[in-house]
Parts: sequence; C-alpha cells; structure tokens
Amino acid sequence: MQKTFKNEKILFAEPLFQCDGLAGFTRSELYENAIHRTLRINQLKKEHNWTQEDFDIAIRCLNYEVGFVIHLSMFIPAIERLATDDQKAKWLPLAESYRILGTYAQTELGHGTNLMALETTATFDPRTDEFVLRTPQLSSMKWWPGSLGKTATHAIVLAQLIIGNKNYGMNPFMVQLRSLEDHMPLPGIIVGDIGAKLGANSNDNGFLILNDVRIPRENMLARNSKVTKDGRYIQTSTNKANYATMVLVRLSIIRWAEDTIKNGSLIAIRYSAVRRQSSLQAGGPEMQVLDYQTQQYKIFPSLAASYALFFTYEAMMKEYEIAYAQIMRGNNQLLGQIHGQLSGLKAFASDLVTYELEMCRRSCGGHGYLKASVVGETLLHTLPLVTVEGDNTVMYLQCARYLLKQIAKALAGQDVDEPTSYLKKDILSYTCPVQKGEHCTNPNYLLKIYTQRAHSAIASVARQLQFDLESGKDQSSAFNNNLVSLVQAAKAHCQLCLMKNFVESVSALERTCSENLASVLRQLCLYFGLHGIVTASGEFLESEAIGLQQLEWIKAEELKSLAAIRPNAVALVDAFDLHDQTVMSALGRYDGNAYQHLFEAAKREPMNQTQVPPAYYKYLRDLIKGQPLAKL
Ligand SMILES: CC(C)(COP(=O)(O)OP(=O)(O)OC[C@H]1O[C@@H](n2cnc3c(N)ncnc32)[C@H](O)[C@@H]1OP(=O)(O)O)[C@@H](O)C(=O)NCCC(=O)NCCSC(=O)/C=C/CC(=O)O
Ligand SMILES: Cc1cc2nc3c(=O)[nH]c(=O)nc-3n(C[C@H](O)[C@H](O)[C@H](O)COP(=O)(O)OP(=O)(O)OC[C@H]3O[C@@H](n4cnc5c(N)ncnc54)[C@H](O)[C@@H]3O)c2cc1C
Repeated sequence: MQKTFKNEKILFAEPLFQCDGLAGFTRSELYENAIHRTLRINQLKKEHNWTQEDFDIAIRCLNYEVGFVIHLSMFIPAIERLATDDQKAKWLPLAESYRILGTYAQTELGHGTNLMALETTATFDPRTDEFVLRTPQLSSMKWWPGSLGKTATHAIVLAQLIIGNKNYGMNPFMVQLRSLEDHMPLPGIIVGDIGAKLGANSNDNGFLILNDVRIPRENMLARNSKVTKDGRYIQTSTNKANYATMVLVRLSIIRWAEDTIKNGSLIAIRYSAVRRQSSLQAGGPEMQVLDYQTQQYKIFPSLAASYALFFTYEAMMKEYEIAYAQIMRGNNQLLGQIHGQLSGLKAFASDLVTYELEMCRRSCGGHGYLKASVVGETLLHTLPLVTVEGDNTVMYLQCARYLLKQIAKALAGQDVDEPTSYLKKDILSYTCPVQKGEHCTNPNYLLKIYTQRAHSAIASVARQLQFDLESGKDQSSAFNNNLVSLVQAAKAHCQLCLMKNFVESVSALERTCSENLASVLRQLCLYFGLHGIVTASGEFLESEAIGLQQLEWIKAEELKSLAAIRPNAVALVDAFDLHDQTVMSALGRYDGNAYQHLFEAAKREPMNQTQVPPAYYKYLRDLIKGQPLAKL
C-alpha cells in the first residue's frame, strides 16, 4: 500500500522516533519533541541523501507528529502557487532552508468559512509604497493557523486589499512576525498560542493581532494580482487562483484520511485476531473475536475504506496534477472541476474515516479506551480533518454547486467534465442490472447502481431548486431550502467516485497481479460496494436505483462477503507494510503480543515510577490510620 519506506530502519533506530504514543508528555514537551523530530529527519535526509519523497514518507511514518507541518504543507506550497517568479526566487530558498519558518494565516476568530467576510485589511500607502496591515477588531485577529503561536517567523496573511476607498477582495501578503535575531514579535505584532486542543497538541496553533504593521509593496504575493507603484490594481488571473493552496491541501487530506484509517483498521483487525472472548458453543473454547459476524461487520468497513481511499487518492493526484499544470500555465479550464471534486472528496473522506475510526476503537473493548491502544489518539488526531481546509458541510455545498452546473450543461446538450459524464445519460433509460441474486457479486453492476443513485440525487435537487425558483422564491431562499438535499447529492457523487476508482483500479491491477491477489482485491471491492448500498439503502431505494428485492439480495451478499474477507483480513492490513513504530499501538503490534505490550506501556506510566503516590502522604495516610485530618 504505502510505498515501502526503505529507510525505516534508519528512522526507527533512533530513540527520538520511538516514543510509544508520546504518553505523559506535556504540551511544551510535545511541541519541542515535534520540532526536534522534523530537524532530525532533515539531518537524516542530508546524511543519507534521501529524496524529498523519502522525507515526506518519513513524516507520514510518524503520523505527521512532527514540528511546523504547516510550513511544509501550506507555507511553501502557497509561495509556489501565489508568488511571482522573482518572489519565489527570494522566499523559497529561505523557506526550504528553514531560515524562515512560515504559516498560512487566513482564518480569523470571527470567520473561517466565509473568506469574503475576512476583516483583516491591507491598505496600500502610495506615499511610502507600503501596505499597512490591520486586524481592526477582536473578531478580526487571525486565529487557528498552525505554528503561528510560538514558531513562525513569517506568515502569508490573507487580507482584504484596500486601495483608496475600494476593497479589492482577499489577497495574500508576506508578513514577518518575529525577529530573526531573537525570535521576539516585531512591533505591531501580538502573537501567541490559542491553547490546548482535543489532539495534535504538539502544534502551536496561534492567534495574531496586527496593529498597523507596514510591509513593502513587493510583499504582496503577486502571481494572480498586483498593485502598481501608483496604486493601480492589476489582476492577472482569476481571483480564485488565490484559493489554490487550499485545493492542494484538500487533496493531501484524502491521503491523510487514508493513512489514519489504515492505522485504525490495522489495530482493530490485529487485536481482534488475538483477542479471545466467550464462545458460541456452551463449554467450547473461547473464540477469536474476529470470528464474530458482528465484529467483522464493525471493522471490515475500515479495511475496505483504507483501500478505497488509497485508490481514490492515486486517481485524484493524477487529476490534480493535470489540472494544476494547466492552471500554472494560465489555463483555468479545469479549475472548477478540481475545486468541485476535491471539496467533496475531502469532506467525504474525512467523514468516512472519523466514523470508521470510532468503530475501530469500540471494537477493541475496554482496551480501546487506553491511550496505549492509540486508536483513540488516532481518532482525536483525525477529527480536525472534518473542519480544516473548509468545514465539510461547506465543502459538500461547493461540490454540489459544481454538480448543478454540470447537470445544467448536460440537460442543455453541452459537454460536461469527465467526472460527471454520467449526467449525460438518459436517467429514465436505467434498468437495475441486478435481476437475480448472483448479479450482486459483480462490482460493475454495483457501479451502475451507484451511478443511478448519484444521477437521481443531483437531478432531483436541481428540479426542486428550479421549482422553488419558479414558484417565486429568491435564489438564496431556494438554496437554503435545499441545502440538505444538496449535501446529499454531493455525498452520492463522492461515494460513486470512490466506488468507480476502486473498481477501475482493481480491474487495472488484475492485468498484472496474481489471480490470488486479484480475487482478494475483487472481494474487498465488492464488499465496499455492497456495504455502501446497505448503509445508505434509503437513498438507493428512493432513487429507484434498486428495489426491495435487490436490497434483500445485496444485504445477504454483504454478510456472505464478511466470511469471504475473514481469512485474508490480517494479511490485508499487514500489506499496509506499516512499522510498529508508525502504528505505535500496544494492541496492533506485528507480533500480536497485545497483553505484553499493554503491560509494558502501563509500566512506563509516570505514575508507576513510585510505589507510593505523593497523595498518600498528603491525604491518605492519616485517613487510613484514623488520624484526624488537618484542615484541607
Ligand atoms: C466556501 C468558499 C469556497 C466560498 O468562496 P467564495 O469566494 O465566497 O465564492 P463562491 O462560493 O461564491 O464561489 C465563487 C466561485 O469561486 C469558485 N471557487 C471557490 N473556491 C475555489 C477554490 N478553492 N478553487 C477554485 N475555485 C474556487 C467557486 O467554484 C465559484 O465558481 P463559479 O464558477 O461557480 O463562480 C470559500 O469561502 C472557502 O473556501 N471557504 C473555506 C475556507 C477554508 O478552506 N479555509 C482553510 C484555511 S487553511 C486551514 O484550514 C489549514 C489547516 C492546516 C491543517 O490542515 O492542519
Ligand atoms: C486543527 C486546526 C488547524 C487549523 N489550521 C489552520 C491554518 O493553518 N490556517 C488557517 O487559516 N486556518 C486554520 N484552521 C481553521 C479552519 O480552516 C477553520 O476552522 C475552517 O475553515 C472552518 O471555519 P470556522 O471554524 O469558521 O467554522 P464555521 O464556518 O463558523 O462553521 C460553523 C458551522 O457553521 C456551518 N456553516 C458555515 N458556513 C455555512 C454555509 N455557507 N452553509 C451552511 N453551513 C455553514 C458549518 O457547517 C459549521 O457547522 C484550522 C482549524 C483547526 C481545527
């Protein structure tokens, strides 16, 4: 699955990268440990001539538990996408050599989703050929950017550009925050950490107040628009090109989601293989819990999702590279498609994995509630994905907006983008391909069912919107009246994309891999398709993509699939080729000795470093000896 990291032994030979879940670390220790890790990986890269891909895989091996991730995942990519060639020549060498450490400061205390309403301003001062940056009120302060609190020396600040008394919308500005001499905040800069979070506490997400901070005109990243010395605003590309960095990160979130669900399903399946509990035969031997149908029903979806997201990421990476190669040459033809696709898939992938990770955690029983199992930690670390780079609901709506435009083109007989080509079909000519039970074992038949359900959902909400508009509702009321259906249509399209990528990828692999492997992957793909229909059966029935008889056959086939996957379940997670130090779970170790590793982890617990706790001397001793307690 993940390209085997040939340098794994080098990485995990070092104690720095062996922290078993980093249990007991304070926030400051987590923060320091993360920075230390990033810089040590950078040294290893130089010492062993690693490629940038090796460096990136090393960070993934550590579950991104490293320092200044934003510098690498957003600050540098933003310079690459938003700066002119001259600006790149100035800023990229500094950023790539860590001479400056950056963040992407867009979200404010009062606004994260609605970029048009961001309050930070950058006012052009022609007298001094500078921009004056200001966060005018409490709600304007930048709030959330990663590494902003204590690390970043620079920020790409997204601000409303003001020239004279005209607002030219959100534009990117390079702002130095801290001295490169003593790391103190510069004049006019108030910056700090926003406080402890549910997870990812090694990251110093921060706040930033800008009090009339002056920067030179050339600090406006000007690939897509610039201001001349005499104060003229010149737009050289669509202003949405300034959103480019977010599109890239939405793509990387699909990869992040894939990585986390692989960890979760590996822990749950390996533990379920070694855990024996109860028996179905009175007096019989205790069963591996992995043999209970309900346990398989709970955790095989995460296994299938791991492979589905792997194939979808690979497909979307190719789609993204084609789109951005064109966009960087000034051809924005694919901008809407890649934005619509990645908005929806980022939301769908993060929704899917946060749900399935909790199922993986629950399937580990009590031990799933221990930090040492790491599956709970993985969930906490994954939760932000439903919010970062765009709240999922808002992202689904962006995807739905794209789908509405595509179906309008299809109905007008115009060309549509490849990902929505199914909208050109005559929705009324559909006949469910599953006409008898055994037809449920054909993933291509299931794909036709997914296609009809998505087409029907998009067509239905488009019709309802049209009806609302024709009955006199204004645009925004008609939209708000149908937001739930729009989200539903976007989810249907995204689920179709995952199924399509899974079916097509397995079909391509069949031509080169062994029949044994092909049959295992076909089985997993079939299961993914069946399970997806069962869990959204209402929508599949409503769209008439299937009838009740088909649903009955599909549910029966899904349960049969569980038994078919069971013999290969452990091998399928071993195939992720994840090092124990990557998974870091006492329950998911390759050697299967869960109880021993749990006990080792308990022994490392700081509270166990002394036999008698300090609280005994303060409170318990007198209590136990019946002595009168001093006033507390
Ligand atoms: C919700 C958004 C997209 C609304 O944007 P807005 O400017 O208000 O435009 P419209 O919805 O009216 O759309 C206009 C037009 O622009 C197209 N478009 C929108 N976004 C993009 C894009 N990214 N790329 C290309 N094109 C885009 C849209 O399709 C419309 O096209 P038409 O042809 O139909 O006119 C916007 O407000 C938004 O993106 N909000 C989410 C904010 C966000 O994602 N923040 C992330 C901050 S960084 C972060 O979270 C980092 C986390 C670090 C970590 O991961 O740990
Ligand atoms: C861990 C973490 C790291 C982050 N890192 C960064 C960073 O490095 N840089 C940065 O700039 N930002 C960062 N962010 C901020 C993040 O991008 C925002 O939180 C995100 O864009 C959501 O915006 P919001 O928080 O304002 O939520 P809101 O938009 O206020 O959402 C609140 C609710 O309102 C709903 N809602 C909002 N608008 C609409 C609408 N139009 N239609 C329907 N419903 C709507 C949402 O669905 C949600 O349910 C980070 C956030 C987190 C959690």
